[in-house]
Amino acid sequence: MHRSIATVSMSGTLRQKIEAIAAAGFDGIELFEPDFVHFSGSALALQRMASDHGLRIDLYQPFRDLEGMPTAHFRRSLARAEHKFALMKELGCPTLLVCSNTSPLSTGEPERAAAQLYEIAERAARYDIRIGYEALAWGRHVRRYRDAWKRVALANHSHLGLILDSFHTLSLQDDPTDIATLPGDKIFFLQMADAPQLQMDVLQWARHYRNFPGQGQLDCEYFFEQVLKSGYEGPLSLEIFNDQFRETPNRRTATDAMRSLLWLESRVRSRLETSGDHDRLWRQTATQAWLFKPPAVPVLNGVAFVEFAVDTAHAATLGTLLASLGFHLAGQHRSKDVQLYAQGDIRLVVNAEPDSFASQRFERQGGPGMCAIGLGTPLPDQAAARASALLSAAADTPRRPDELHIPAIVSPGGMRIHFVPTGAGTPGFEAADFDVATPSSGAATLSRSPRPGPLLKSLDHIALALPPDQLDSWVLFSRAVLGLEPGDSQELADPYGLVQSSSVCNDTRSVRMVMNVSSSRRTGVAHAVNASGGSGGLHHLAFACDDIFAAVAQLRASGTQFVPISPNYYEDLLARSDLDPALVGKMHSLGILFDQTPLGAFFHIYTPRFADRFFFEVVQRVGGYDGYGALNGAARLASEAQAADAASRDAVAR
Ligand SMILES: O=C(O)c1ccc(O)c(O)c1
Ligand SMILES: [Mg+2]
Repeated sequence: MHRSIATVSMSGTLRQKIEAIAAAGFDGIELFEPDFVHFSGSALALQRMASDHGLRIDLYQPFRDLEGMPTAHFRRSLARAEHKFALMKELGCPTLLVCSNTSPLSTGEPERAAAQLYEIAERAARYDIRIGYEALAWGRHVRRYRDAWKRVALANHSHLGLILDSFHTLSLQDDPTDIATLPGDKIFFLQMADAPQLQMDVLQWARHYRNFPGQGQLDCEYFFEQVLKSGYEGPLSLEIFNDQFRETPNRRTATDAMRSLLWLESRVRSRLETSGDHDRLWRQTATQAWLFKPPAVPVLNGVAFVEFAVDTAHAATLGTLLASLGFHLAGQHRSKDVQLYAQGDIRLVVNAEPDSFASQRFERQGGPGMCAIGLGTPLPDQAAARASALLSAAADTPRRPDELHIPAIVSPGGMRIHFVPTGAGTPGFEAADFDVATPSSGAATLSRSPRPGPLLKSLDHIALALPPDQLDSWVLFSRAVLGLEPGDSQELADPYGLVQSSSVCNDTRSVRMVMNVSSSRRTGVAHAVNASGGSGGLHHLAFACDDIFAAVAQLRASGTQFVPISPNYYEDLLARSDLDPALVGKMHSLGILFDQTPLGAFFHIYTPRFADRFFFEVVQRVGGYDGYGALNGAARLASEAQAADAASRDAVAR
């Protein structure tokens, strides 16, 4: 596949954009006209700069308000076009994008538009340049690809074809199915963009909120599949107008861009393979050879461990907190200052080893935080190979011969993800790396009292606090590299601003992640991001249990603190639900929060923040509840804010 990206999709000067695009392995660019108009060099210099970086200038765009115009206006546009054609020859650019007219002066008769498109194609042909006509979703008369195609077909000129842009079709909820019936060689260029589903003016939506395929909610796969079925063999390009991307360092954007295309190709490739269409396309166009095929999506069977980066002091205080939550010290690393805490299936690694990756993260974050996640999978090397194919850097560390081989990769923001071997006959990572203690051996003395069984059974979810410009990166990374799928997404109110909470999980729900972002600088999420040195980090860890009432009663009895919840919350809960008042009374006395959906119910409770950073949550899922109680986050945030406020008033009064 020839992979391309519009220069409008990235931040930086044109030279910086080209460098970043080339470094990510693209074959070409769409030159966005303002980028050239403001470029300090000549067309020839730009052509050389692009080719020195191994990039072709595939498209010059956009050319506006051409078709359906009164004759005098059209003549002026032709003169403007002649100028652009000469320029494009110097740029070595073969195709001009003409977008559908938005001018109130334009008229809608297809014949007039076709005649004018024919005429510009005739002029372009003298330069051996092709005209691609694109329907803008907010065009005055032409908004859909069928209407654009009608005019292209009527004009019937060898140098006139269609440009398709997934955003314009999918934003209007138009059906892409008929694209498959178009002649593929009359589609001159393909632009792909995804976007979150928003209820807003389509022009604003298009100019500010597009994102890369896999980051939004449009069905880009189906769209691309239809284009390939037409027999299209041209470039696969990204054209993303996004306010966030305009400020994000462009190397990161370019890597995300390439990851998005590779993932899109692989998804559509397997769709074509399963639908049986691939044989026909293979014979016609060898499309299969172009569509990227990474190693298979990893089967994930849970979070094998979460690793904290701490110093010696925090290793002790975190250990005490974990012990108060029912964890026992289950092992000491054979060669490093690293402890393993366990409860049920949960394994928490507390790493205070100097001169290690953990200590670097600790320094960078200026305090304790999460530095790694271990994901269990039967085929760790294959998972790591997929990650590498999809542009994640490997992070393998030197190990002693007796340490287990656990491949690791770098996630957005720098945290590591390890792929931990699981399955019959594979040693657990702890047996290989740790001198393992059992709860009944001496190491269990940390646990305050012997308990019949674990209070907390498994890790329910990992919640991250991310800077706003990392959410899209994380969503794409989770989907493409880890094979997770987007789930529940919510907006919740912090007393100091809004927080947007998105989630991803695997099909068995053994791996769940929540990603919180806030554009306010004063929310708890923003605080966590700042505390992590701006790169994002752990927001909280949630542990699942089978009986939250029993667990919380026991934990409270042994002195564990939880965030207090207002009595008004429980009165409101009684008023808005048909829950048994006795149950609500129990929740009230223990401080347990509640959420429900038609699928099931959710009980949960939060601890205060540890070292002013992350916190823990205890949850119980009932039935098929698949969310995260996000709206109750507001109860926690209000409670924390009021406690802080009260503390500062006390301090003043004293
Ligand atoms: O927003 C625009 O004007 C615009 C221009 C060119 C495109 O290809 C497009 O999709 C949108
Ligand atoms: Mg477009």
